[in-house]
Amino acid sequence: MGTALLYDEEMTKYKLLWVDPACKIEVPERLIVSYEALVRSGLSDRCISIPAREASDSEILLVHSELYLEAVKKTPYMTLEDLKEFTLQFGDVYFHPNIYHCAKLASGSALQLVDSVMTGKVRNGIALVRPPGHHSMHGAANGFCVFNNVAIAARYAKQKYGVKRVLIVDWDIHHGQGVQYCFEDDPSVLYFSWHRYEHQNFWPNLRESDYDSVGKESGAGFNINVPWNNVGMENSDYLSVFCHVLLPVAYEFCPDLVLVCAGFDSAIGDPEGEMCATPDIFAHLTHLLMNLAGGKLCAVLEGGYNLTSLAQSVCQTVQTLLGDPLPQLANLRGPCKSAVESLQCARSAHRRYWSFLKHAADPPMTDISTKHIKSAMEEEEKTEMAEEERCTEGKVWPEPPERLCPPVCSASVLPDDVACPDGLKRLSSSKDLEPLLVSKLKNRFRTAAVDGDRVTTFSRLYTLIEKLVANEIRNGLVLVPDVAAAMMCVVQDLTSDLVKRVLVVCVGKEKELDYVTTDGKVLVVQISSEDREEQRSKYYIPVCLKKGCSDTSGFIQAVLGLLLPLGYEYNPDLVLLVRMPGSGVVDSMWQQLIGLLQGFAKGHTLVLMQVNEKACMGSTASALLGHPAPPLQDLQTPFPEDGDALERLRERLQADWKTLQTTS
Ligand SMILES: CC(O)(O)NCCCCN
Ligand SMILES: [Zn+2]
Repeated sequence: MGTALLYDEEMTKYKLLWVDPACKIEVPERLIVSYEALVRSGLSDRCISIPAREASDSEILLVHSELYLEAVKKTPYMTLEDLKEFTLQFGDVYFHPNIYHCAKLASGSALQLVDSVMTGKVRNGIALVRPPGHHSMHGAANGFCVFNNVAIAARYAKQKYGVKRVLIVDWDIHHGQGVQYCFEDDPSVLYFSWHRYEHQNFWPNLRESDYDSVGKESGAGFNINVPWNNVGMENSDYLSVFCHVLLPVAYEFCPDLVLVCAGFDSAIGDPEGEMCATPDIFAHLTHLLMNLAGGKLCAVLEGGYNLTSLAQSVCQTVQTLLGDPLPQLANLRGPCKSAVESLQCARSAHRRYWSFLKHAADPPMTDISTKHIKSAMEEEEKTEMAEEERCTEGKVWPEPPERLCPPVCSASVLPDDVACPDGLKRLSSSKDLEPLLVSKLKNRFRTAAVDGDRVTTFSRLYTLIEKLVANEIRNGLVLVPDVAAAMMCVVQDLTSDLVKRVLVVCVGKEKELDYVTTDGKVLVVQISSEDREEQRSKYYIPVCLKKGCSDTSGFIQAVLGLLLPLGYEYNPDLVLLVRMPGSGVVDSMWQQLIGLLQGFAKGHTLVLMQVNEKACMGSTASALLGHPAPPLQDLQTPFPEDGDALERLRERLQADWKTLQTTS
């Protein structure tokens, strides 16, 4: 299934008609450069174009009052003076004779997108719209927003498709207070937002934008705010919040639909956000949400005011929605102190509501919410210092790297008598191994002549790895008689001269792990029922699940809170996913793991499985081909000892691995 793209140039046909410094950045060119970038890059042609439509009155009334709608209906007939007058009653927003029409198109586009995804016409999609929506409220326009496009879409999805749980992820740099107010007492809609806050000194300066606004009454726990109290947040900060706050809760919530308030003013260069995260981060943020809700994801444009980073970020998002390989994120160095404080506060505020956050630490000593009563003097200093170093005009960043699709998505190396799963390309041709390699194999296996078919297998394996590294193939599935031996061989002999860093994810028990290196060429993360704490080192990280890999709750917690951060920090060139026989890992969890691991090494994942487990080749192939993993149904509360052990493991490892830091 494809990716929907909604865009209508009619939504570029309104603009600010008077002087208002707060609103001058919201210009038609925002939409034009975004769409043109998609056209120029060839991405728009790869999408399924869905027409915009006007939202009806009843659809708008799902969120807004009749009084407000009737008032906005009058604006097309207003004089310039009337428009100015009408605008005065709202904050940081402007009206125009054509904005009501465009606001209906923006909301209607979001609904068209929901229809396309919910009817299965497409898998996911994006609506490029203006005016944006997430600040508008029941009876008021605000922050360039007239109708709350995403809030209306959430209510619409519930009403028309009986969607039980909607996750709204708001990565715009402003707090979508309109969305928060709409759903704060509603447990069927989980709203997550990060936003520039600076202890309430940043617009819209609301006390209720802080981390302690967790929702009300039956909605308690279903509103997650992560305030950024400093500018300059980077990719590491965003990924830490996804791994340690959003994703654990999102998986536990298990949404039927994901809506994204896709604002790109959180990208580098934006005058509003003043952050330093690069456009390619949105490739990963999108990817990390794509295995939820069976892949049903609707992104709706909110903010984004630097026309260069906006266009690049939109392209990064669309390319991921289309299933293209992800760019490698370089030099992630862990979250900054302020970000750790914020995520620690958010985690501790929510630990009573979410069993996946149950073991979160207490809030930091310096409770950051009281800091907002800053002395005028301090504020004054900050502003002076801020000017020169914060000027975003001077910000430069590299073009996001090309994300080329290898000619072959998934290849397989199988025993001749095993049928190749649909969609996979069987790798049979294999060059003879160099004599040097054969001799290495021989003394590796301490057998005189490494038996024939083993040499064949390893030579095919070697060829596969060469093709992965050369980006001729994206990922591969290998079935071998002895998976432990094959793993050792791949790690020691077949990759040493081909890749710099191999992330080995070992699922299930393994006899000896004597190939662990200390030079960092290999990072092994093993998830099993065995307690291998005494063998732990910087590059060998055993995660022990009391009930083993069949405990999906513990497994996904370890993946989200440990494996993902480690993987991002380690930044491997190849991922070796080894399924030890008898691991007991549940199929949906196995597919989720393969899906999430695609975020590393440009998707170069090599799955090693034992021949006697060929029954799960089908689901493995499906995940390798990029089909969304099935949702993890009814996750139980993780076992306390596992949750606790994971927190302790993170604390012990965070000296070596900064991205594991969740406490300041
Ligand atoms: C959509 C949005 O969140 O980017 N609007 C920002 C309004 C800022 C007003 N000072
Ligand atoms: Zn914004």
